[in-house]
Amino acid sequence: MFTGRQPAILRKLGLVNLQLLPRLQLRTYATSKLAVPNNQKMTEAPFKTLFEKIDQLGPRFIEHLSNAVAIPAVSADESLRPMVVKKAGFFRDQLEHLGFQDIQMRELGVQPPPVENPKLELPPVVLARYGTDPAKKTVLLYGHYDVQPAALEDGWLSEPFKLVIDEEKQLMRARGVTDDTGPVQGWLNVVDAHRELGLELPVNLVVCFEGMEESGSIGLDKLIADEADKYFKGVDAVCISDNYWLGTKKPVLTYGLRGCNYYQIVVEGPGADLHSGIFGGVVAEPAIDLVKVFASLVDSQGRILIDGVNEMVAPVTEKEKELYEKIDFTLDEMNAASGSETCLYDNKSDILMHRWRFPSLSIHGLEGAFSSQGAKTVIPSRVVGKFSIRTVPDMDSATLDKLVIDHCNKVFQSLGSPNTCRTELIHDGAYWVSNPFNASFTAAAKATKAVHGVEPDFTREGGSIPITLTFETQLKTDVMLLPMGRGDDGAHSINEKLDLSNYFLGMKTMAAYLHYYAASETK
Ligand SMILES: C[C@H](N)C(=O)N[C@@H](Cc1c[nH]cn1)C(=O)O
Ligand SMILES: [Zn+2]
Ligand SMILES: [Zn+2]
Repeated sequence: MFTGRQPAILRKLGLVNLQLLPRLQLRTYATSKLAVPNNQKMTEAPFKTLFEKIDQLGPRFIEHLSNAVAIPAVSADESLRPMVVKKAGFFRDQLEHLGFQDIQMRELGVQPPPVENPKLELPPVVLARYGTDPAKKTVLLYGHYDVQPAALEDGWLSEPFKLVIDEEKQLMRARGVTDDTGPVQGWLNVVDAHRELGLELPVNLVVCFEGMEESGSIGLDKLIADEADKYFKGVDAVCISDNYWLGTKKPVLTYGLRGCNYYQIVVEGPGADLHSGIFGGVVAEPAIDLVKVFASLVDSQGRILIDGVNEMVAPVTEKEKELYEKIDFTLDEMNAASGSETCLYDNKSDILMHRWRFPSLSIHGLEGAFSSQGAKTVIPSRVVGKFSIRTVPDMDSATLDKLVIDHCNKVFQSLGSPNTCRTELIHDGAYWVSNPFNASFTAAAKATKAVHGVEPDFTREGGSIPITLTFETQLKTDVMLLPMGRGDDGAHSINEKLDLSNYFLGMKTMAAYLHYYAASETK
């Protein structure tokens, strides 16, 4: 599994046709721009050799990613929970092989409701350390090994849980390649490259890989609080690679995330699904009630219609407006990423503000309703509507829950339906905004410049990583987001991809970040 043999591996895996390999081997990404770390503390300049080693180990790194994404670790699908656990084991085995110490598979107990199987165990959090040298700084690497659901029939060009390399576009396609299996594998590869060179890591590492991020990071808050002064004691900085560049060309570092409160509305009525020819017009239909409640939440311009929600949002300041002007991004990039011209705004500032600093409400799905092809004439007896609100400063999560639930109850009551309706929170995760001028961001900016030859943009992210604020507050450390993939990677969508250049340049940036951070004047 860990062999460094080359053409045969990729051929055996059926990953590429034979022409790709020479290209992969020959192509060293931006090596001409490699810089020697500009810091007196550095006694040698390992970057050139390190980066060459990362390129040289390319086939092995692709093989590992291929093996990782082949495990359908969908945390939202209860029936796939054994696969999530299997993927935790896959990473544990690699950590062991790479010489990590104190590896622990931390169990988090039974998943709380709402859940179909009341005995469903949460997947383990994988903890491990690499080095305990008190003279070195310690960086905690967080990532998640679970993924979003994916099915070929949703429109994927290939099986979602099989890594395919598109040679023409020089990219890898599979569920999880960019979110977040690729970056997690990338961190391990960075350690691997150091070991292959006999090069000492410049920092101690602590890894924390979870398997419930896509389902609200259930159980992780408590583990972090419990371990702040134990397993995580002495952590100087937390680095998370679980988001994306804003566009497709310019690397970014990210200092903000929106939060996410995820709700379900359960509407129940008839004792069983019914024939609409016999019962249509005679019984109250749960799906009709549900779409009416859904329709009351948000309008087609994306405005949230729940009283009191928009009033909680921090006002935009003049100083803040200037920030958006400086960011490298266009409406065309937005349209390219969405594969459409459906953007609600025509200028960069509005797009960025609505992505980063205003809340949004999305309707995700409707469980229990007929959803296959054909024209089944059924009246579903129970439907569950799923929606979420992306939260921003200064929204209060508990206040939001009350506003949402009261609103849904009020609208449902106004329908005069004999059905029942209840709205409940499934999970929530906090928003996070930080100061991007600390030692960790500075080190990552230098690493970006060294690898990509450009200064990164400093961005916020519209998505959520629920545990970010918890790390910051519980460990009292700086958190920095160092994305690997691009804005058009299709995370959570069909045909999720990671460009080969982003995988390799991403690993080099991660490696350089560790060296620059180690050499910085903190501690
Ligand atoms: C940004 C990150 N890669 C991600 O995709 N996060 C998820 C987290 C989440 C919250 N509720 C459910 N999943 C996201 O932003 O949707
Ligand atoms: Zn993610
Ligand atoms: Zn995700």
